[in-house]
Amino acid sequence: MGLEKFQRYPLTFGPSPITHMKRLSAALGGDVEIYAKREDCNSGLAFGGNKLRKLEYLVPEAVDGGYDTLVSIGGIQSNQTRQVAAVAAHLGMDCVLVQENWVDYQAEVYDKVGNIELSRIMGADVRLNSAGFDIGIRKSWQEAMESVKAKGKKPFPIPAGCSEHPYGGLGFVNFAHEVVEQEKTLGFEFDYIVVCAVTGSTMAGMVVGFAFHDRQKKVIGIDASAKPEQTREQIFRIARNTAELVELPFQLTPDDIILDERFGGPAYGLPNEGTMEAIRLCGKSEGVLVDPVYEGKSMAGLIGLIKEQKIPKGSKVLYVHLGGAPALNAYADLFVQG
Ligand SMILES: Cc1ncc(COP(=O)(O)O)c(CNC2(C(=O)O)CC2)c1O
Repeated sequence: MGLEKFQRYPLTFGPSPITHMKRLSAALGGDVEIYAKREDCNSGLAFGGNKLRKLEYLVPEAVDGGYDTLVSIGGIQSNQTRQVAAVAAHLGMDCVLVQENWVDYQAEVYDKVGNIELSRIMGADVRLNSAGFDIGIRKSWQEAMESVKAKGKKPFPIPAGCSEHPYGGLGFVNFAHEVVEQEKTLGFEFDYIVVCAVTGSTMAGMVVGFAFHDRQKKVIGIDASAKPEQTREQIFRIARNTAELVELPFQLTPDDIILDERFGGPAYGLPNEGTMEAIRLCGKSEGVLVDPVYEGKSMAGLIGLIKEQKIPKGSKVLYVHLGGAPALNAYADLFVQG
């Protein structure tokens, strides 16, 4: 619904799989059945992830408009920038990435391994910048765009998380419709959908997509920015813009954005004790990897909501795994003990 007038450039394998997390469900008491929608396995491009689904709706303009350089931004261990680098390589375009100092985590390897290593291998021009965390439009990114123009090239602007791009929410509108189709095969509907939120367009797109089925309030966002008011505002603004693009037949309200702020601390990119417990439980019970920056926090949120029975007994919940495992290498020190 609503996406017909937008071009999509396939970057994923097609519908991402939904897997049943039986052992994790049992480990949490067996009263809630947990399933996972595997955006971490959604593409053959550099370990995939949620940004590829978003980039499917941004790439047509880059290709049709004769752009030659993708320019994006994120923290040093950004999954966004790694996925942009992969798409640039896939399309035969150049790539400039601004990697800001979003995380105060001390590790000698932090700016050498994981996502930033992969971006370098894929040929991106990786530019470290000392500016701190902020999900908005950044001066450093605008300067990178100007530097590409100064060389007579045509830069295509991709903001943090694709989120401030007008089409940043479309990929996850498509995601919601895909889930609804998969539910027909499963033979049931999920009672809740749990997803990580930072720059906001993933959750925003889902809220709009599920709103076509009157299920927008079934989407529970787990904030991982640790600046939840900025994230909440961005989710709602992107959802309203996206709803207009796809002609949702009614207005969303702030009450439609369900964002749990309790699991994002102590800061963006820094895990808390619950994050670490969630990473280990998910790894040991399912052989599924979640990371300290994003999915470890949404997994902790899922676990917390089940333990508190805010996700009631008897529920079927869809945990959305958006990727992020490559960053684990940068946090290796945290896993040497325990
Ligand atoms: C693995 C993973 N899970 C969830 C999210 C949050 O998605 P949104 O930014 O759309 O809210 C990211 C984002 N990552 C950003 C990045 O720079 O990688 C945009 C922040 C993510 O990478």
